[in-house]
Amino acid sequence: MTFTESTGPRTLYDKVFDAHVVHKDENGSYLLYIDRHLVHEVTSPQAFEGLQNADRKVRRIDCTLATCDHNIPTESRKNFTDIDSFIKQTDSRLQVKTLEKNVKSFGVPYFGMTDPRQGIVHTIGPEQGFTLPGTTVVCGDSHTSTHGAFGSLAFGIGTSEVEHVMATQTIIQARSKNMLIKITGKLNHGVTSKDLILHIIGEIGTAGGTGCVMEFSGDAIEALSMEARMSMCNMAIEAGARAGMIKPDEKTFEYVKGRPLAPKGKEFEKALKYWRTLNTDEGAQFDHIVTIKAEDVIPTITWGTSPQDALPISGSVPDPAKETDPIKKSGMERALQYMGLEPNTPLKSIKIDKVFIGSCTNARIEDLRNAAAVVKGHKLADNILQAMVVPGSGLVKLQAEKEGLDQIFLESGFEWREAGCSMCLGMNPDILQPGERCASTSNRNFEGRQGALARTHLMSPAMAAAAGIHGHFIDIRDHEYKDNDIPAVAVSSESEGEDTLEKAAYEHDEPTQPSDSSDEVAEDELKDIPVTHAVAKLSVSDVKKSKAPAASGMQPFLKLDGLAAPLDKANVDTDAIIPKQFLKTIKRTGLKNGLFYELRFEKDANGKDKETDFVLNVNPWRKAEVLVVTGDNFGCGSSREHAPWALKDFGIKSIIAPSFGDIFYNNSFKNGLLPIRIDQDVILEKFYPIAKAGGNLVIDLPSQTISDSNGNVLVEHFEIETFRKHCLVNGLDDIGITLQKEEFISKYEAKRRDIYSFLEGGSKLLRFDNIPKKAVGTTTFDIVHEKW
Ligand SMILES: CC(C)[C@H](C(=O)O)[C@@H](O)C(=O)O
Ligand code: SF4
Repeated sequence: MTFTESTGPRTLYDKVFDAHVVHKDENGSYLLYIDRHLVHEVTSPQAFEGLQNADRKVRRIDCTLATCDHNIPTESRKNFTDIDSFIKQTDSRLQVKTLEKNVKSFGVPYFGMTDPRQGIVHTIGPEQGFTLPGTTVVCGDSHTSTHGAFGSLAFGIGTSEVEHVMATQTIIQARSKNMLIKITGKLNHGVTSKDLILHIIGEIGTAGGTGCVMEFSGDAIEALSMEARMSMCNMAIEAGARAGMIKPDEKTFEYVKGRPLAPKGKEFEKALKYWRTLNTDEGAQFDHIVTIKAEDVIPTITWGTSPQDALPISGSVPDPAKETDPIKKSGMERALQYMGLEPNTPLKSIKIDKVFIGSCTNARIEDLRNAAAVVKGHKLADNILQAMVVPGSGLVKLQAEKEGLDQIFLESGFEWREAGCSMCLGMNPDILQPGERCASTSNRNFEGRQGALARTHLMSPAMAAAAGIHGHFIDIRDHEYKDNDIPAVAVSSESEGEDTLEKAAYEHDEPTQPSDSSDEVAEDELKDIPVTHAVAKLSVSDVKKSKAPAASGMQPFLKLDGLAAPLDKANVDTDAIIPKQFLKTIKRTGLKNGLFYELRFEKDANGKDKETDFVLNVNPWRKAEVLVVTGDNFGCGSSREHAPWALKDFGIKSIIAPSFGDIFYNNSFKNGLLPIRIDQDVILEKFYPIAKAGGNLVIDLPSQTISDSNGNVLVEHFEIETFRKHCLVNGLDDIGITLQKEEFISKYEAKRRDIYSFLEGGSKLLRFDNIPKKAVGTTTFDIVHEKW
């Protein structure tokens, strides 16, 4: 018995999705099995706390792997003795220590600060072979999409879902739409996958992939190295997609082979047979197809405060005077003001202050090789105040040092740092000062992203490195390379010389792989995993019997008669809803003042917070319960559940907008907040005037209607999935509901042990017997190499 709803040709996404269905309920909502769960310190404390309060365990510690990355300083760890003395920022220290306490008490494998394998959560998964083709991978982090480069279905989740996955090893999901991004032809010399993905986002916008899983295909994609593919999928989330995927091929299998957690021997052969079936069938239907000509892409950078503000380096800063759409025009004006740029300025003439080479997008070994090739034999320009290179993981750092890349950077004037998220987000000491302009290889250029009032321009590692050498943006194709003998440098799309040393560093005796597999695996057995396609009918009383309280103390949502506040903005990202400095809490509450912080507050002459005239600071909207947003894509960007927590703390109970970022939309429901999608025309015509006038809106969830306070029905039927409505109306806890399906989960696990035996073992196979107690970094290479 298989769980394929269509008998016809399927996409890569459909295949991976189908292979993980544990159960489908009568409302069409799916329970998917999760193979790999990555955990970091920012989005996990409240999840662990929820488990503890409900006396629950982490169901599959072997499918879970944790590290610390966002909060940690990236200065040398040579004198590291303990976290207490090393992490100076109190709230950062608390988050890391809380994670350490939690992984200990729940038994979760963990790469801490003295472990050379520590690094950015999306770097370590692939590096260890924890990420495998065809798996489902989740993490409380939006850039989980990175792992889709392996043909896995990988997406970011909120903290409530982190708790759900820990408790049940499953997630409740609706099927996404299929979107194909087809790249025809070959990339030009000097054009990297970062240029390509920025170009794509520039074309389709940050809401372009909303509701979709995006598959990238075409010769240009096949020609990319695994690392370059990861950079592309990493930024699928910036295009609004739930996930990005690339079909696994021989390059993928070669990359995976020999990694510490990759299947070995016969299990690898068995896995290979399955992995080779993971491609989109001829004739499979996509809901959307976008075709991009590779030859049209030239090195690309961003000019504004959204990743969609991308332009070829030969272009000029856009002119709002030429924009006719009023929402776009005012967005553009604000972006130019924030970025301190004049319309029509040639991009190449813009001077920069700092360079950041790092982040989960571009801090793998190939990225560092590319950047080192550019800077070799050159010095930083005089106007550069600081340039830092931050490897994605301790192993990337060791590999780079082995190749001498650290020396090349140091000689050119760059700083050579320890692994972490660093200046990508600035939750640690690496931040820009107000007004500073940075050439950055990261993925988000939102207001305040790298520091209050800081200005971020996104680009490839080679372009960022070149900007540092020249002091302003330049076309990498105009840069003069010197002494270019760095191994496997790839400034064009094709790269060789994968990081075999990283693999070697961890080669050890083959661990015992739980396996009962026979040599012969029937091809069709591998295509579809049998699942029990039964429909469970749970009554509300069954669910209420469940021991767990709603993680966030959810109240039932029935009818809301609330004051509406107008917000005339598009692409309001979760960084703007709740900036990074408020993510360091280990609680779900206390975020009221952080809501829209940069918009609600400015500094007075004494450096104290002073309220601006932002709508929520003005009466009567200080008491608003409904937010009426006129622009698309509210809540795009990061997976931080702190966004709905902050809205809830302020008193907002429902948000009406033309469209929402997928993760935010999901997170809202988990917290009893109702996001409602309504056409922009209707919002502008019916809701916005009421909100502007300080009127109330009456939202009736059971009947799915919205009225004004005089009882006039404005919308007779708004859309909401039945399961979500059911949970909201009854104030139900997802985990409790899922645990009622234990029978289906264990049945799936039994089949998985058999058919996908190569996934067993997981992070339990990691060794922790030789972690140095104190220093990590350059000096520990021998320890790593010889003993592990
Ligand atoms: C902290 C985390 C929730 C966040 C994300 O989800 O992306 C962060 O990694 C980011 O890049 O903004
Ligand atoms: S996007 Fe930046 S902050 Fe987020 S996980 Fe990646 S490196 Fe860390």
